[in-house]
Amino acid sequence: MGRVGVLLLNLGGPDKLDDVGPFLFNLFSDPEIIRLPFPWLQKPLAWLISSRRKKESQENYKQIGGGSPLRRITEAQGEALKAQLEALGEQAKIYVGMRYWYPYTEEAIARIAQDGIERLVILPLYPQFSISTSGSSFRLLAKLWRENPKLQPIEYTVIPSWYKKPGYLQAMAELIAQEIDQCSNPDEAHIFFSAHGVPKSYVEEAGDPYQQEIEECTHLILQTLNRPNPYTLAYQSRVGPVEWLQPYTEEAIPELGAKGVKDLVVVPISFVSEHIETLQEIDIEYREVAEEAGIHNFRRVPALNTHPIFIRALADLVIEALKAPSLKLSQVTQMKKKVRIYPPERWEWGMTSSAEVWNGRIAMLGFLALIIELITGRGLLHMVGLL
Ligand SMILES: C=CC1=C(C)c2cc3[nH]c(cc4nc(cc5[nH]c(cc1n2)c(C)c5CCC(=O)O)C(CCC(=O)O)=C4C)c(C)c3C=C
Ligand SMILES: [Fe+2]
Repeated sequence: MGRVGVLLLNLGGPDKLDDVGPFLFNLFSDPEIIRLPFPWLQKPLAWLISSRRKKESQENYKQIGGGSPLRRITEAQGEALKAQLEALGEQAKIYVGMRYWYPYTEEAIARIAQDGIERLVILPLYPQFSISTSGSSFRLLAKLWRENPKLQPIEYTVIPSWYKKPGYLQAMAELIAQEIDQCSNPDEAHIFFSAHGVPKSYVEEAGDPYQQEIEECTHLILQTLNRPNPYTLAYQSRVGPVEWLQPYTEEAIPELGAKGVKDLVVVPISFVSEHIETLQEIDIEYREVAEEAGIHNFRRVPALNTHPIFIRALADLVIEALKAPSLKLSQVTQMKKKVRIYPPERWEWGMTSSAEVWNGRIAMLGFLALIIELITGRGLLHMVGLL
């Protein structure tokens, strides 16, 4: 077998406070994160949102030591994976490709080409697929492949999602069991799965399989755990005014408090490393929400990071992918997205999503006309000679 590489895909995070603004700009510039009907609006809007959000976001990063630990943890996962593959008789070079910060996916791909990698396994560090995470990275990779003839000889295969992998489920169950066993009544502790949210329209209009994969993943973890505890699944980290997947974590916790729950074991489920949303949002913000709701025993299950059973599961995924027929980027997009047209192109009367989209488009055109008038001092009607 030729030279083997594994590309670990992840989101990336600001290494220091000064990185927060440009990191947010990169994130909001992604059409898979903010879905707009007009591509030319993407960058101005990304600039506007990132500038407005920067301060609050910096405050959050300050509370976790001034930057995201994501790069350090992902690199440690890569080293552990390399050692585990070696122990199983597979020599591979590991590359980390982040979507919105260093080391960028583009840098990783340049090194893969330079190193003469012949067989590549593309492994997103998101257990479940979402258009906004793995989907966005796959779309970028497909573009890099189209644009760079040097990449054509590389025989690659993609692992779209892997939340069913027994080693992953076992490692999650083990970490949950450790936390519930520290409660005074272990069988009564309430297990609270908190998944990263996405806008509802991703699932209902764009056909994102994320919600279905999260729900199935939760059931598989509970099956593996095999305990009688009550549980809840809720969604965290909502951004912006539109509706996201429900129930929202910040509303579900007080409801459980009102029902008399005293021991809450929170399980972050969409991500395998500690990051701002575990260390700040859950550990600080949701802990406070729980405290106010009378839940005094609030425990958070640690992220998998370099848990040995989890790393072994990743190594098994890589070895299996090398043996199986290859899966191409274009096949994954087709496989994962139910075919739905979003935004709907045909006008429909009434309170429909089509009407919402078209109203939004008209409002944006009005907004553009206002900006032109502010810059030039002349309105559109003056310009076309009607006034
Ligand atoms: C605005 C839309 C967003 C969608 C959709 C979204 C989906 C999504 N994100 C993750 C994982 C992470 N997101 C992280 C940060 C982050 N994400 C958004 C927005 C959306 N995410 C913002 C604005 C931010 C920055 C947070 C802030 O400080 O304001 C991170 C953190 C990286 C780090 O710095 O540690 C992760 C991880 C998933 C899994 C997901 C959908 C499934
Ligand atoms: Fe996010």
